[in-house]
Amino acid sequence: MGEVDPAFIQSLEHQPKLDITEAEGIPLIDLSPLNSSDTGPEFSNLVAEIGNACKNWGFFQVINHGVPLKCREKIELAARKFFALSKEEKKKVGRDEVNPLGYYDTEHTKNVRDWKEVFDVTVMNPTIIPASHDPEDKELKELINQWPENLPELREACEEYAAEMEKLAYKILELIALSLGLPKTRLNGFFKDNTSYIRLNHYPPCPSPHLVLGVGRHKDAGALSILAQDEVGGLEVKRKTDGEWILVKPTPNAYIVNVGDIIQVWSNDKYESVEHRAMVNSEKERFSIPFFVHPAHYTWVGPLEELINEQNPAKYKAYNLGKFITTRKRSNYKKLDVENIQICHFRI
Ligand SMILES: O=C(O)CCC(=O)C(=O)O
Ligand SMILES: [Fe+2]
Repeated sequence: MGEVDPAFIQSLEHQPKLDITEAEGIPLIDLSPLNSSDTGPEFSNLVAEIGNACKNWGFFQVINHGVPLKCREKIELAARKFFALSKEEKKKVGRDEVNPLGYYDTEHTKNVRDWKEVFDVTVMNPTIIPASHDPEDKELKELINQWPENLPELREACEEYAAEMEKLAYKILELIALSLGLPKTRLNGFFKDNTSYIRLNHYPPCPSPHLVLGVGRHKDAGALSILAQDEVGGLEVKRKTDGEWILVKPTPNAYIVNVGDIIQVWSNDKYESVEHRAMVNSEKERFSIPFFVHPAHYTWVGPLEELINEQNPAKYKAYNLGKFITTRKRSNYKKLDVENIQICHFRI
């Protein structure tokens, strides 16, 4: 990626400001109370902190999360090695219309091309999803991960990382359930046949960082996202109070967690999925690794029964997750003229 192709250029109102002003950041939450009893005051404070962060920001960072640093370093190193391979090698594990997993560098967010290349790996192998976006078509298909022949450590690193991310995801889902006044394990069952995946993101340096974005503004479609960003930084979160873009400063060995669209719907809008984007810069390449926590494809996503009543009626009709995701994925291969499917299309 040298010259900036017009396909990457953001419209004026969405171009990033590179002179960032210091601002209050997203909450930093210490998860160490999880190692002691869940009846003490420290534990209830933690639940309250999680609830406030979800309500006020939709984003927070966690420390003392229990994920071994070695495991993170291993996948970060493997990701660097993978993206350093030749385009030809990477394209051997490239995704296509049949298999959406693996490598690609042509993602469009909101119809503008992202300045990045990615590698997607699902946790379950195979992962089951609908064969098409057509609601009448009941056929399913199996997604199989693709692995580069000459980099065996990538597979090992991803599989170990996925296992650690799943453990962390359950801890956070349990805290979120408690913060909504639900039983601790209320959400766990949705993830038995999960469609969760790891994405390795590589943002090469860009000659015109003020015109493009590594990832354009978007909300994550899953339940939760758990992100490891490197020391370069570039993630920006849209602050709920005033709509300003706030840079999330890298904190060593912390994970950035955000509520996705599914938790917004489950919570009937109590916790909103917040827009975010990633900037690039002219000198340094940047790597990030999101883990997208997604329920089983057959899940009907609607407001949780316990959270709705006459005073607070359901704000969404339930939608089928598999069909939602396959409809959305369609637009990632090419620039479509239609607006991407969104949870607001299911609003009552
Ligand atoms: O790289 C980042 O900081 C954000 C990535 C992201 O938001 C995504 O891949 O959905
Ligand atoms: Fe995202």
